[in-house]
Amino acid sequence: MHMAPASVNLATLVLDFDSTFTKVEALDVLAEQLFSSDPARLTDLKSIKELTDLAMSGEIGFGEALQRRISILKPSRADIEALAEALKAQVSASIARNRKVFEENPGKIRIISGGFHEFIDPVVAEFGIKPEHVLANRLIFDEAGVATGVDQDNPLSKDGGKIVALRSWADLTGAIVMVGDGWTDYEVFQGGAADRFYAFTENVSREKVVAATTASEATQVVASFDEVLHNEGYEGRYSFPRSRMKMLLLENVHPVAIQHFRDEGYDVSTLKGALDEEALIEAIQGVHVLGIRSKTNVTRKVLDAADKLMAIGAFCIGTNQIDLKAASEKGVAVFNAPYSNTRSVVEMVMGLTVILTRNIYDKSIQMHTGKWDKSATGAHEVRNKTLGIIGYGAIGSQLSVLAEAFGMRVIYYDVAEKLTLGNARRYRTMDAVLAEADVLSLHVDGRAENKNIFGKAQFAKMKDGALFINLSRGHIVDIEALAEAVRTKKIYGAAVDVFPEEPRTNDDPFESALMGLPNVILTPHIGGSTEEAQEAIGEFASERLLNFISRGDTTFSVNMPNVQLSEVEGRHRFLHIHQNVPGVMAAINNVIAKYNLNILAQHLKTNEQLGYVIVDVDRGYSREALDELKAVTGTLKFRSLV
Ligand SMILES: NC(=O)C1=CN([C@@H]2O[C@H](COP(=O)(O)OP(=O)(O)OC[C@H]3O[C@@H](n4cnc5c(N)ncnc54)[C@H](O)[C@@H]3O)[C@@H](O)[C@H]2O)C=CC1
Ligand SMILES: O=C(O)C(=O)COP(=O)(O)O
Repeated sequence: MHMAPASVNLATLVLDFDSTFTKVEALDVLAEQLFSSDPARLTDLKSIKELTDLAMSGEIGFGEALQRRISILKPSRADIEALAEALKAQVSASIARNRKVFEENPGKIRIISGGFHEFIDPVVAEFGIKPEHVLANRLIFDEAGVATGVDQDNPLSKDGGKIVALRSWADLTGAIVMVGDGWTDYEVFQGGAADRFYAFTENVSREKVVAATTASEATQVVASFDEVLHNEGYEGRYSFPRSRMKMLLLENVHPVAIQHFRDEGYDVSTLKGALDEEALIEAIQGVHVLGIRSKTNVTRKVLDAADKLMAIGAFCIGTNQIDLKAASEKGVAVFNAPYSNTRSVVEMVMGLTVILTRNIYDKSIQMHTGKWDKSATGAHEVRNKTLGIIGYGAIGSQLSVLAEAFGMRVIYYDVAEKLTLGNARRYRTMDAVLAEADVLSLHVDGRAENKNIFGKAQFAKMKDGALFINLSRGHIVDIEALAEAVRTKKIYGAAVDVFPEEPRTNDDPFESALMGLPNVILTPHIGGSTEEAQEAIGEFASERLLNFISRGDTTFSVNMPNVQLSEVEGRHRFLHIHQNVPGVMAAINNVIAKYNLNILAQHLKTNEQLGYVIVDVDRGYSREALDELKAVTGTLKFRSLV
């Protein structure tokens, strides 16, 4: 069963040009082009901008503002050509990413503008919009090719011109929808020439227009063209308007990630610190994507309360702060950045190893109080000392390489089978490592079973005077036992970066039994906090999340079956996340057969908890098919991408 060709019943979308089709006001750009390098004309530049603003907010007549601006600007034909070229690079983001919709619906998306054909036509032609589907003014040029005025016969050169001009399109069928940022655009609706109006605020939000817009049911404020397409039933590249997808980023996620999300049109809000359970339950309402770091606990209760959540991005390595089982039960995909701060942690461990071995930290504190204590007693080289690594994953194994380069002997213990690098030696038990290590560094992950795996008994098994380093997770180590081991000199020094209880923000206090102990370096969970690492994490994690949302790609997800997917081009894609129970695939295929969907590609991948089905189909299909796919027993999440 195929649907009728989409465009038959669709409304004609009439778009304003300045600050709607493009991000900018063309005449302002022209003024910049002509005057910005000429100090003598800076006042003219200012006047142009003031006139534009006054006209756009409806404070002076449009016709008057237009004529006055042209008589100041006096552009040549070459200036206008250069302007058109500049404007091509300034098309609004949500217009640019929906180029296909323009191509697939010729004649259905048109332009009306108080600007000029001379620069509008070449810009919109790149989207397949023909000059006859552009209503705009025309410039009058003198013999030298300099524009001196505006064609006064054109209704658009006058106040209220858009309403009159619109009526000149005799071929319009169905509803007319006006989309624009300015007062003259609203007037089109107000004057009865359009059935609906969208106040377009992606580039600029004009108070008077927005206020008028919220007053009527046939009008709506939209932050992107995606929203217009979605509301009007056009098939945009994205099935759900991005500007209505909320991303909440906590804990100071790097600005590069925020920028990537904003560039793609998502509604992003940020908070510097972590939130406690109660505050997070409130904040997560309506949120589609949550971004956190190591300090936000995403508990089952939080996940139960999340009404829209599709994905969580841990902008760090560890994911122990997220209830992964609960996330899977809800079909929420979790991502992290497993390698982006690895090197930062390893470099810090190497530095700490040298500092502890030479007692540099305490000597520095003494110097700050005016005490000069030059002595070699108790200071050593790290060369030929034994480094014991517990947890030989990405960080542990990278540390092994750097430590060997420093001349250390490396031994390690890991619960899993690992590739041993360089001359390191794997030991079968943690105790065997403890017995030989001069420096012991913990790099296990934060799984719940690892709570307090390091306590009194483990310190007792270490060599007398050994050094202890923990940059993994706070709950791995019994802090009281470590403090006692330092006090009794069993442990000669320690560096601790992570704590069972950590402050949520920089404004909250810190307390620990380790405070004030000799040769003990305490750091505020900064193992991965370098600018390089944070930027790399921002890039990596945002890309994973964007690929998941826009195409269903689950590469590197920590709880979903990993499926690498291409962009959705010229087809529709169904994404079906379900409980891994018998019969779901058969039920999905029954629906596909019943509605005779033409499958272009299909993937199924499962893990213990989840099944993930991706079906690419031809575009003609019935909406009921979607409803039935959603209703298949065991479905956790279903969405379609177009
Ligand atoms: N201080 C900081 O700022 C940072 C801390 N981290 C922490 O470091 C941890 C390790 O990171 P990666 O090496 O990238 O993780 P990974 O997952 O690659 O390595 C962890 C290794 O520990 C092993 N392991 C787990 N439990 C064990 C146990 N009880 N005994 C022995 N081996 C055990 C695992 O088999 C795995 O090989 C992260 O999970 C995170 O919690 C990571 C980055 C920055
Ligand atoms: O990457 C990790 O797991 C870390 O522990 C770093 O955490 P952070 O992003 O600094 O809160």
